[in-house]
Amino acid sequence: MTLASPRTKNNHNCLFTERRILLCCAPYKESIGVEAAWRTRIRDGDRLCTECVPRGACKFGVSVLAFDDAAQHMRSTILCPAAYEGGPGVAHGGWVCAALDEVLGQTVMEYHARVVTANLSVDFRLPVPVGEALTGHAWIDALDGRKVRATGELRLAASDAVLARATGLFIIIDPAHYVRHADWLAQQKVTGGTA
Ligand SMILES: CCCCCCCC(=O)SCCNC(=O)CCNC(=O)[C@H](O)C(C)(C)COP(=O)(O)OP(=O)(O)OC[C@H]1O[C@@H](n2cnc3c(N)ncnc32)[C@H](O)[C@@H]1OP(=O)(O)O
Repeated sequence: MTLASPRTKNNHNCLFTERRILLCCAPYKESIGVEAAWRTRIRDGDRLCTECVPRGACKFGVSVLAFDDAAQHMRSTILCPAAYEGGPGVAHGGWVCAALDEVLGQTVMEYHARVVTANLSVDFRLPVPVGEALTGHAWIDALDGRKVRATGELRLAASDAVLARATGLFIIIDPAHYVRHADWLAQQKVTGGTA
């Protein structure tokens, strides 16, 4: 399914409306509580990566997501932890990718039960300061079968300057995805990767 009739309320070319999102989500979301869930959501254990669940917070410093009605996109607050400092006072590029992966991935997962990143392309526009308030912004561009394309930005909260921008392709997975991976890994160890 490809989303049609783009709604150009802002310059982000969001291709969805509230009604369309709810229709698109129907196969993937529980029927109860969908509307409330997609409008404003404080992250919970279900939305954290496996390793982050025990501490109840994202290790990359992405802390809260909400749907911004005026701008028609997802917004998150972010702080680059000192552990991810690369150059003096600025974030390692790997952290920038990870934070954007999280921001885009969380946004897609707001509308589709479970996805993994298949492709992420990042433009590093300006150095990203460590320990300064940042914001993440992301929106879905298109849904095509299991493929969801999204765009996102990392901005300096103080001025809204865009520091990095990413586009991503996310693939909707089924519950057996990780079981298949475990089976594949076990097989690799048996065959030494020759199978
Ligand atoms: C909890 C908070 C999470 C926050 C977000 C964080 C998300 C993550 O970081 S996930 C971790 C990183 N990602 C991964 O580990 C994924 C590893 N890759 C995989 O598991 C598989 O390649 C997977 C699932 C993406 C696709 O495999 P599979 O399910 O067999 O589907 P497959 O048929 O190959 O591809 C489906 C479609 O996507 C397309 N596609 C897949 N990968 C790509 C790619 N890299 N580029 C372009 N197209 C692609 C295929 O061409 C196919 O298109 P079509 O349907 O038109 O033929």
